[in-house]
Amino acid sequence: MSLLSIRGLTKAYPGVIANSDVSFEVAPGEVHALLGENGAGKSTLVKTIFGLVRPDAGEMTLSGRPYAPARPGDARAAGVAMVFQHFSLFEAMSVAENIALGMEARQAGRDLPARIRSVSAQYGLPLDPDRLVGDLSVGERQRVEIVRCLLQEPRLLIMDEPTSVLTPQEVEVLFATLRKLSAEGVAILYISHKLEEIRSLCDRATILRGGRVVGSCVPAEETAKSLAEAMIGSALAQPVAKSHAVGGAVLQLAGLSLPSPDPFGTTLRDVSLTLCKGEILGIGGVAGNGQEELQAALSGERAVAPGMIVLRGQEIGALGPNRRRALGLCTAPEERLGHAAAPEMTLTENALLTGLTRQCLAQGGFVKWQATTGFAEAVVRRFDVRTPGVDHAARALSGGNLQKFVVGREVLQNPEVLVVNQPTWGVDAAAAAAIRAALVSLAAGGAAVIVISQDLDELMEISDRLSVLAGGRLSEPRPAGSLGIDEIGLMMGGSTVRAAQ
Ligand SMILES: Nc1ncnc2c1ncn2[C@@H]1O[C@H](COP(=O)(O)OP(=O)(O)OP(=O)(O)O)[C@@H](O)[C@H]1O
Repeated sequence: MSLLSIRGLTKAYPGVIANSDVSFEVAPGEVHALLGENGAGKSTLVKTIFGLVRPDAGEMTLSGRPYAPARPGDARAAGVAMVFQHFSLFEAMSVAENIALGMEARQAGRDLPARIRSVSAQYGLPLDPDRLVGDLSVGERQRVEIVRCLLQEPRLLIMDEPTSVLTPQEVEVLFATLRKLSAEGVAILYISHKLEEIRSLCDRATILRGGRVVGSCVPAEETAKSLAEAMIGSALAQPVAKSHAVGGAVLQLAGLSLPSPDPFGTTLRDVSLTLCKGEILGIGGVAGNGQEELQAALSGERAVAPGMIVLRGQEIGALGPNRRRALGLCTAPEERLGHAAAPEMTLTENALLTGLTRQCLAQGGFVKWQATTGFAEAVVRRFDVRTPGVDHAARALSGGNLQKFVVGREVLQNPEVLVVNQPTWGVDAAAAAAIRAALVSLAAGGAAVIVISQDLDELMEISDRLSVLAGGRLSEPRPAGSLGIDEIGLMMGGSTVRAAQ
């Protein structure tokens, strides 16, 4: 008998049908993937299962009983747990305190630290309940979320893109845990755009396109290419070759050091590099090792001491973001909702936020709305952003579609230097290939590009040179072709930086 059965689930938002007559089954112990392009309706579906979204039509059963959670508390009580892409942890509190917060008072109890220890040992997820969350790595924080779920002894565990924040070694540990859970009969509903991982982990996959179920398959019997093609419904574009024509120096960082204002942030330590016209420099590393701080120093959100950042011979360390943009340095930060884009503003207004200067979107103190709308529409067209229109709010876009918008908005401004942080995070295979192709063609046109990413395959594919941030230090960039993925994985854990010193 199936554990979860979904029949005819439908959910519409203004202008979009996010889920249309969706039906599928998940058996106990099955690792079931949800596959689909950005905006295909995966998140809406799992949010419905977790009680965060109320469907317009359709029904669900759990172990044969009608199941219609009105809130996550109902889902949890029925044995459904979910690990989100974004963690909801308080840094200044301990692991045990954080876990207790999400529980009913009667469940928490005094023996909670002991239970955390035992569950984490049982499932191979080492975790000290007394440590402050602020001192944990991103991978360890995810463990807190997973252990929090496991303490509820779920029958169904939902995971939304769990591996995007992990090193290859941490992915292996996570998969071992998930396989153990599945062997014990726990069903896992798994969303990811990483098709090779789905092939190795998942027993079955349901494929969504435009909110509808368009097929199901056994991933191990498919190739990553055939899975991607089933998602998009057509043949995949050929990957692009990277450019090698590298010109003179355009951006120089010299001894860039910057204490973090956040007690749990990372201090940048003596970061130096020379970036040349036409090259893509990939910066790998586990999240929380200085990526956001480096992005803030480069974008101008944080000023740095004189001499630390020089653009085409000009000292720019004290300039703010708009003045740096005017000089040709554009950036797209990692956090798309709230940092790269204002959630409540329309796409047109968001296009204005960073396009104002370089696209000349104002005159005499007045916004040129027609030109601004035209710019937003150009981004939507060129980057295939799926939205009913540019007058829709940024928050109404699916994660991947908003990501395409925030990267496209910078690429179309023809920057001389572009710094992007996690440019294809949560973006489906076809759209990720399109974003990478756009970055490569920008570099081929003479721009210098810095790509900060945790996706090693991506960095290997598009970078001319590669370095790694660990503990706020940047390793010496090396030609991308000279490094193996295992070596970079170890560097991400901090080992190369030490080796390089
Ligand atoms: N709160 C909302 N308001 C309006 N539209 C929404 C809302 N949430 C989702 N949508 C729309 O529903 C559709 C499905 O979105 P959903 O987030 O479920 O897709 P997804 O498959 O999870 O995409 P991604 O891989 O990009 O995360 C999209 O077109 C999206 O714009």
